[in-house]
Amino acid sequence: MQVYLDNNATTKVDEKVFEEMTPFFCEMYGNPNSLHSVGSATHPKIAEAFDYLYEGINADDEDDIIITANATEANNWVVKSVWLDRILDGEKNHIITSEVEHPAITAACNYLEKKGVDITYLTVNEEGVLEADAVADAIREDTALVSVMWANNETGKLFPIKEIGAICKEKGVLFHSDATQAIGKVKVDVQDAGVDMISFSAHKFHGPKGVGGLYIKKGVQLSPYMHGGEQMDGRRAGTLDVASIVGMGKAMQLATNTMALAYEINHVGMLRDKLEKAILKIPDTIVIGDTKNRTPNTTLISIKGVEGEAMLWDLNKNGISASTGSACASEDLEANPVMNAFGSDSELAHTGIRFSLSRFNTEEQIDYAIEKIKEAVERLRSISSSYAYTPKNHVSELEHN
Ligand SMILES: Cc1ncc(COP(=O)(O)O)c(CNc2co[nH]c2=O)c1O
Repeated sequence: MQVYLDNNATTKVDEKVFEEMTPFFCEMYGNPNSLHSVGSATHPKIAEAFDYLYEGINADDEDDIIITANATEANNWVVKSVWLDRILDGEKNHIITSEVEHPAITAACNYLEKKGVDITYLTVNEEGVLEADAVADAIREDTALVSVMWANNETGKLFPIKEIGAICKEKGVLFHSDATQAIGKVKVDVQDAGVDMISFSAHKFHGPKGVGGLYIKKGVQLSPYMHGGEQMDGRRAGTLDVASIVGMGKAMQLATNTMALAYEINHVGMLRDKLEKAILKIPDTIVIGDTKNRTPNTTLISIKGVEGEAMLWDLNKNGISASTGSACASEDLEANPVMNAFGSDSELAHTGIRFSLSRFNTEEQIDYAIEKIKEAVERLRSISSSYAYTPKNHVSELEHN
């Protein structure tokens, strides 16, 4: 049985999305910027896609949604154009972010540090969340940008975006949120949250890889990251990938409508909780961060005495796809900032396993995964030189319910 539990890495394209995309490869292949009818024939479905995108994040008609290749491009665009516009050409020299952002933010900020920009990487609390007060305390006269993710990709923890939005508005500081792991899992309402910009990627919500977007609130000035043609009113040059844009729009509509979000919480959330509860019945296991205020599909669990990569290999042999909570840099694992942020000791950092579900997972799949996880833990602990086996913590004696 194939059980895909790595949806925070990428998701399957929904069949309905694929159907919407197919005409734009061999039939309606025109360039939307061409004046002839082959090009203009693409316009109605592009317009519909943008309607879906605006509706999906509750953007105002006056706001902009600019198509990018992915969230990585959108994040780099924000950080580097703020540098160009407000630091090199302005009086600012400070950016605030968190220590648990995706590398698309932290690496871009590290790059700017080398250029002399002062970056504050706020730490998370023991629940794995940034406190809004910490942002308020960090803001200075020369702060050009606050960038804090909406949901963390490893733990699923949701950050206090609305509170941070109010603080940034009051202090007159630009506020960006990387919403890549939030869209399609929780309600993302840019007007309610008071964000100036958000980044997103279609392949995180059952759309195609290679297309994403940057939402820019009306009036926010941000120099283009990609210069060239007049696409996107000159805000992002490059011939539009019509099929992908149409696919992303349809995926947004399918993932963010009221029924879909309710299903995420009631079905996907139930399956995640069932999986998590079953694993926590195994001795010496803990959830990294805490279980409140999370996206409904994600759990990051440390299984003591079981190396994350070895666990993945065991699960993969049984058709189960998951990922570790640690970035594997070379043959010896390096704990990633999320694990470090929880003050996790190196052993904990090496034992994180992330399971991220989707609307396509079934209860039968979760029951199968639970059985295989228990077997893998039993096997790997029995050959572990570091795990002290005792009769009381033998997994096989546990009841599975
Ligand atoms: C919060 C967040 N921001 C940005 C990105 C980058 O998205 P891309 O540009 O479409 O690649 C990711 C991808 N996160 C992951 C990719 O693989 N495992 C992950 O957790 C992410 O989780």
